[in-house]
Amino acid sequence: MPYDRRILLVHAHPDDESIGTGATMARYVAEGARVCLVTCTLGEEGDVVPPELGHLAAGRENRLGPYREGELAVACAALGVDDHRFLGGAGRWRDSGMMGAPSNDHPDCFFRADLDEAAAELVRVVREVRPQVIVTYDDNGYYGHPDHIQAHRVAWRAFEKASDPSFGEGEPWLPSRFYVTAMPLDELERAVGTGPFKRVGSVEEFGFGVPGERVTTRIDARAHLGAKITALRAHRTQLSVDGSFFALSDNVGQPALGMEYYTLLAGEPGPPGEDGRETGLFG
Ligand SMILES: CC(=O)N[C@H]1[C@@H](O[C@@H]2[C@H](O)[C@H](O)[C@@H](O)[C@H](O)[C@H]2O)O[C@H](CO)[C@@H](O)[C@@H]1O
Ligand SMILES: [Zn+2]
Repeated sequence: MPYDRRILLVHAHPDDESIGTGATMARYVAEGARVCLVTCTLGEEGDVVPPELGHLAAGRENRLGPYREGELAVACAALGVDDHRFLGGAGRWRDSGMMGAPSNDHPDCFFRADLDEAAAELVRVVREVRPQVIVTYDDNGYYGHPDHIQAHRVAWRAFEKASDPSFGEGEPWLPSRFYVTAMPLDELERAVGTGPFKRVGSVEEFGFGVPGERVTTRIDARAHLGAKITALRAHRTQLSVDGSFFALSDNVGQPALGMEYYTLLAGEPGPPGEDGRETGLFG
């Protein structure tokens, strides 16, 4: 069945899709859109939260990547997403680790990927799926992780080049909108000092968030928060869930929200909702 509305999301590691866009993805699947997820690495360098799985870590058995591939499949099922690919095929580019880690020097790490080589792999997906909308992180990678920064660079390059017949293979396609994920600081402020995990004392301690005026789009996917939380639970090597809060291996509590926020970087915005922000990714 041809899909009228098609969206492509580009994420760095297994877990990012659920953390940043899980409710949005579940909503658009439920509304009959085609939702395609591209994940750029297998997350091989991640911490491992459950002690009984610690043996999987990079510095021990180095089997975390395939294990997280399985977690991602369960998370996608919870969101209703049945179109998932790893950029260039599973394991093509390796998790780079946090900024400054020795793993940033691994020859196969995503942060060292050749930009046009990686973008050509993504253009191949863009020209197959023909999405009106592409979603990824901002140029800071949302919180400064090298793989997130590289995902932005590769996705933006693919957005620029997918309509260029002299670049890559396949029939050119021009996506109409490019969004980056965003968290308004005023929304995040509400989570300061709350929840069942380690509590931050100020919004700056979260290490992400942007001024509200930079946020153009609010997606109300509260009806799909349950699916998002189920998807988050699938990523148990990376995070813990308690009620509507989750925590990564640093145990800092973050709210799992049904409202998800974006900034439109390219394309025409749709009509504003009650808060002055557009209410949909397709206009
Ligand atoms: C959400 C996200 O992008 N997670 C990444 C991140 O994980 C962090 C990393 O292990 C860090 O050392 C911890 O302190 C922090 O709590 C983790 O969230 O980086 C990993 C390595 O690149 C990556 O696998 C994980 O998906
Ligand atoms: Zn990530």
